[in-house]
Amino acid sequence: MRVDLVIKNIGKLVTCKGLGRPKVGQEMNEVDIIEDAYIAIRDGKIIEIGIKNDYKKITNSYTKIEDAKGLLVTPGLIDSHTHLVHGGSRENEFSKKLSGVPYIEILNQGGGILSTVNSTKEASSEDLYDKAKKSLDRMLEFGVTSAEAKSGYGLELDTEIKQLNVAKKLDKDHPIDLVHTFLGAHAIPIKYKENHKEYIDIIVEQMMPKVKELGLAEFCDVFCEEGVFSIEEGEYILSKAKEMGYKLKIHADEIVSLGGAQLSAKLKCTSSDHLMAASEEGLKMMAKNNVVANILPATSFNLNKSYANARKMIDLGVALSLSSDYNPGSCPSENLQFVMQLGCLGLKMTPNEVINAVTINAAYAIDRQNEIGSIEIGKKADLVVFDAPNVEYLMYHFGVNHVDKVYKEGVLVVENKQVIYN
Ligand SMILES: O=C(O)CC1=NCN=C1
Ligand SMILES: [Zn+2]
Repeated sequence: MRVDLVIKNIGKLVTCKGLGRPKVGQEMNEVDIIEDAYIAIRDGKIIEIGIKNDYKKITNSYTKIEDAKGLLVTPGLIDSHTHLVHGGSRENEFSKKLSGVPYIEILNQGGGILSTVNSTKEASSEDLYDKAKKSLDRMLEFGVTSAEAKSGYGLELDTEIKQLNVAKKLDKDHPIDLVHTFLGAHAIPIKYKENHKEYIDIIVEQMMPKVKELGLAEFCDVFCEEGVFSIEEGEYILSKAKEMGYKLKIHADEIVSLGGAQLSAKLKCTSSDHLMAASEEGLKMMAKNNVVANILPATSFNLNKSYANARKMIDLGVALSLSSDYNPGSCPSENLQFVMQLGCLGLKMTPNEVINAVTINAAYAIDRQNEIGSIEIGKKADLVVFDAPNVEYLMYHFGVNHVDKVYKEGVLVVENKQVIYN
């Protein structure tokens, strides 16, 4: 049996071994640690996990041996909620935000998402590509090997397609694997302010079928929020999306408890995201319907809002994942390690729960649990070598990048904290 690469001398190998479903409750605290371990890799996949020098039984002179120097190794991190492709930035709204002007008020003044829509429309595909590639390089340097990327800054067909095409090209060109989401229902364009139905019909009758026909998005998402799309509007759009074969996500109960959590359970969404204001009834329904609660603590931090009640969700048996929500308004940061640190410091999760939430459970949030999210035979050799002795250290020592090396399908893509792919 040919072995291409062995990564040996792993001090602590955190496998995050899956259970065939998202981890819930006590399971979220189990990460499966193997000491003094090695991983054997062929054709970018994990073919053996063992201890000490047992790899010598399966390797030969063609096998590359790399030394993990006794450090910590985890599965590649997964950022399961990003607004990756967008034009411009919104630091001009920063002082308004600091002075307490609510996010929704800035949006209603024609700023917020709508100002990014203008910048995205004006930007060329090349500019969008270059800007998003820089963000992907940053994510890779933080240990992210797979991510989700939403559209939603066009709010009309051509620009929504422009965004999705840019994401598709990045998916091909960049080491990070992307999962694509159509978010045409991200905001109401000003001209439809008094006539939501006209815009919703354009989304459902024109955009969704075209995006599906072009194979540009696997998921459909809606921003259900007071002043944006109502629960009834969200249900209509997502039900039509389901009929067309889209998998479903929802921005739910971020600011107001509208009932987005209940809707996500009713429609069996793959994930329900934000949930800072989710009701207990909604969370219980999500647990019953295996909807992953995708929590975005860096957005709470940036908006100076209360954190989602992660402890209650875990107690209620809801599967949790964590992600960045990277976007130019409510979360202008690609730093998933900071999200992990806020998972402990803000959401009061344990370090082990956090690691599961950005690996195996995040894989379920993007329906990639069969390929990534844990270090198991047959899965992609997406691995992070952290310059840390254990999982606790990653959360305890905050505000720095702990990555030593990143491997994407067995290929070294980050070394000395720098991307080195060609
Ligand atoms: O503000 C943005 O650009 C992204 C966002 N959509 C819903 N919440 C945040
Ligand atoms: Zn978002």
